[in-house]
Amino acid sequence: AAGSSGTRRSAASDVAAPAAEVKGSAFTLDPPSGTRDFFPEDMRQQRWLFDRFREVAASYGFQEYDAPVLEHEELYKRKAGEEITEQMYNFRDKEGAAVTLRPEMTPSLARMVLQLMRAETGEIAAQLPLKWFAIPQCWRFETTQRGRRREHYQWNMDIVGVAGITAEAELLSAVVSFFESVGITSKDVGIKINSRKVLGAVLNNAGVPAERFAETCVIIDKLDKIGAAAVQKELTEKVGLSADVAQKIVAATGAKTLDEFAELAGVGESDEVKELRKLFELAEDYGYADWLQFDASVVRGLAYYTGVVFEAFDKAGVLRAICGGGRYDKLLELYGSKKEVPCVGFGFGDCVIVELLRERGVQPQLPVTVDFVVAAYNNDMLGKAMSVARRLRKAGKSVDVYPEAAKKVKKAFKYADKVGARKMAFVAPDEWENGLVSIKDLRCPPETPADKKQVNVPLAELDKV
Ligand SMILES: CC(=O)Nc1cnc2ccccc2c1
Repeated sequence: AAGSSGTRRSAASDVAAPAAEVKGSAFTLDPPSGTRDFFPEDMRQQRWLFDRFREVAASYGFQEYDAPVLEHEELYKRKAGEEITEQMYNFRDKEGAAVTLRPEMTPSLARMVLQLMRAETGEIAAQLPLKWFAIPQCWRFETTQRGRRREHYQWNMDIVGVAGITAEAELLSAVVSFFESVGITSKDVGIKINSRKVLGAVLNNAGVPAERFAETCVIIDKLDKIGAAAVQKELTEKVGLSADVAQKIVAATGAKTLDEFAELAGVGESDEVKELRKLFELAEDYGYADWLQFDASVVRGLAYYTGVVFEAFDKAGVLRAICGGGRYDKLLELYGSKKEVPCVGFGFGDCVIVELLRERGVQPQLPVTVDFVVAAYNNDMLGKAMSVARRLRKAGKSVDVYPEAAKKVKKAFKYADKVGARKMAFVAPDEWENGLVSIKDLRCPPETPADKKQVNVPLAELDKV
């Protein structure tokens, strides 16, 4: 049974369909710039992807939460020059409140965890650790000439209240479990690991004051996009570093091994280096070490990361980062917590992964299916057909009632094929007289003998078909 794609391109194909103009209408049929409609065919793909996210979250003992797509703009005021806070889809509401469509989910999570703390008179230890996940739609206001999307759905997994590296090990394992569950292997994807703590030692040794640390990381994160010279320029102009220090920092991000990076950082076997080694050891035991590689250039673009950071990339080098995350031990204090609450999390967008699945040819075939089409032979039987549908649904079957008398049987079979019915139930006057419904199996192999293909079933046995 074909999907409903027909000639319409699904949103996922991202090929701009010609803007359909309705004659004399004031509006276009297209959704607002940078946003997507999910037609049933697209929604089946999205539902399949989210079911995979939920399956992994459940297998790691995570609980689902949610928060409003609308948040106070204040929640994201971090002044570290992050793209994500500079492109907020923000506005004043009718009461003049400064609000925004959320650009990410972590601040909402932090706000909710702090509510739990306040309810517990500043204490929360009782409920820690928390393992929460969500699949929020997040928004940005992109200048349209870049033609980029303004919304995406992002699977978030966070562990709150675990200071040790086991939290990172657990989340990385969940990322790997997800990839394996959709047919992606460590040949297709790798996960780059670094620690902002080790980078912090490099910056500290280079004389960068701690309060310039976040914005330095945000600038270094742009290396791939704008190149070393531009990053060095921004480090000198925006952070006020000397050209020499800026050059040293960029050079350090080119370290090929943890040992080399530690040496550049002049930190030797520091605690943070030991912690990173421990992570690689746990990954061995956990069975996904082959997915990981140390990479000193990974800092991620969010200001609030304070420790291990990581991002998954496609080894073919075609796509942008597939997902990313890290430790953010200071965010809850930033929002008013009386003490440090250690957190680790990742975000996994719904765009790049779909491109990867398509490229690797592992996108699932998700046909339209229904157990039964129930058709009335003539108008007198329409009501009976509905009573048959009710019995079948009570027996747990999915039923699509053919919307008119099936005078031309061929048309009813065409409909059944379109909706992917496994069986057709005909409600006809003669059979009905004898308390029978005729059931035709539409999926049996062609060599099946006719009397097996079509059987007359007593009403009372409909729940067994
Ligand atoms: C590939 C893609 O659409 N990325 C995307 C789309 N919308 C966003 C919205 C907010 C934050 C990040 C976003 C990222």
